[in-house]
Amino acid sequence: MFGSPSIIVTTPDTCRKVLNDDEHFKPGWPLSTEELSGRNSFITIPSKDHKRLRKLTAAPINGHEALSNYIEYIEEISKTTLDKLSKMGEIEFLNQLRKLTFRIIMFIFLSSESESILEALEKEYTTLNHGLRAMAINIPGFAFHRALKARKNLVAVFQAIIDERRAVKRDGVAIKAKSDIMDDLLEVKDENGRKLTDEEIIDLLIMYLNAGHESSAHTIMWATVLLQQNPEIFQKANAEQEEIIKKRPAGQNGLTLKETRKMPYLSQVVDETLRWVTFSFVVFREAISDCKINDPKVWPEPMKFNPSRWDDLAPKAGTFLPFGAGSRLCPGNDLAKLEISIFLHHFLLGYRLERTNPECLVQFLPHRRPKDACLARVKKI
Ligand code: HEM
Repeated sequence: MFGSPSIIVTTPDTCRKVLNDDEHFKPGWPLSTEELSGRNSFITIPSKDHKRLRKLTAAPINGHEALSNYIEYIEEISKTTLDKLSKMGEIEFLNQLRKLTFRIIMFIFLSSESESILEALEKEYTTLNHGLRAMAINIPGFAFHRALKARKNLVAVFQAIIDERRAVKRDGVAIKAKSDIMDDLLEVKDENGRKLTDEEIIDLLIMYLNAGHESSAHTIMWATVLLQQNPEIFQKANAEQEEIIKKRPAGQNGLTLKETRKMPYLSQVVDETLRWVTFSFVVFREAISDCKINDPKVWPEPMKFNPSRWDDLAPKAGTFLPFGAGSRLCPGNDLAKLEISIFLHHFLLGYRLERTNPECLVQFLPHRRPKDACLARVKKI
C-alpha cells in the first residue's frame, strides 16, 4: 500500500453529513452518485456537475500564475509561524501546522476579508472539524451536534460575505484593492452562461477548507520529523537550501517559483514523505481487476525513509498516487508541494525540532500521526 492509495472500503457517512448540509444529505457513498443531489460538496456530486465545478475552481488554485500570486504570502506566513512557534515552548506541532495551512487556504479564497472575519471562520471550522468523524449523535453536548451547529454558523458567515460582495458590485461602490477566489466564484460562468448559486459557492468553500489543509499539515509535520530523525538526510537537504541562498541575486528578498523548482533533493524528500505517510490511504474507486498491495518489489524496504530511492526513479504508472489520479486528481497538488517546500526551506535554514516523546505511539486512523499530535519544541538556531 505504501505510495499507492488503492484500497476500496466503505466508510461511515458521518464525515459527509457534517461537511454537507445534513438536511439535504442522502446516504450512500460518493461514487453511487446518481441519486445524490448536486447541492452537496464536490466529492459527492454527479459527474457532470463535478466536471463543471472542478473546471471553474482548479485553475485559480494550481496554475503557474496562481502559484506566483500565493508564494509571497505562503513564505511570509511560514516564516512568521516558525518564529512564533520558537517562542512558544512546548506545542502540539501538528495542530500549529493545521493553523498555518488553514490560513493559507483562507488567504487563497478570502484574502480581502478582515482579520476578525477570518478568525470567526477559523473558530467555527475548528468546531466542525472536531465533529467530522465523531459518532453521529445529534444531541446537545456531543461533538457531532456541535459540528452541525458550527456548519450552520459557517454558512451564515459565508452568506454574509457573499451578500456584501454582491451589494458592492450591484451598487458600484468603491473598487476593492484586492481580489480573491471568492470574487472569481461570484462572477464565473460556465459554457452555458450559468453562474454559481450562493449554495454552490458555500459548499465549495467548505469542501476546499476541508480538503486543503489537513493533508498539507500532516505532510509538513512528518517531513520535519523525518528530516530531524535522519541527520544525514537533514544535512544534504540543508546544503541544497544554503546553495539557493548563496546563488540568489543581491537585492532579491524571498523565494521565487523558479528557485522552488531548483530543489531536486528537497523535492525527493517531499515525494518520499508523501510515499511514506500515504496520507490518503484510500480513494474510492471500483477495482476492475485484482491487484496486489504491499508488493515490496515496487518499494524495497517500504518503511525506510530514503529520499535517495528517487535518484533515478521514474515510478511505474499507478505505483505512486499520493494525490489520486484521473478526473479526480487532487487539484491542490502543486499548491501543496509549494507550501511544504517553502516551510521546509525555512525550517532547514533556521530551526530544529525537539520532540517531547520521540517514541510516542503512532495512530493510523483517520491519518498517520503521533498520538500526542507531535508534542515538541521548535528551536531557533
Ligand atoms: C499533501 C497534501 C495533499 C494530499 C496528500 C492530497 C491528496 C488528495 C487525494 C488522494 C485526493 C483524492 C483524489 C482521487 O480521488 O483520485 C484529493 C482530492 C482533493 N484535494 Fe487534495 N491533497 C492535498 C492537498 C490539497 C490542497 C492544498 C487542496 C486545495 C487547495 C486540495 C484539494 C482537493 C480537492 C478539492 C479534492 C477533490 C477533487 C475532486 O474530487 O475532483 N488538496 N486530494
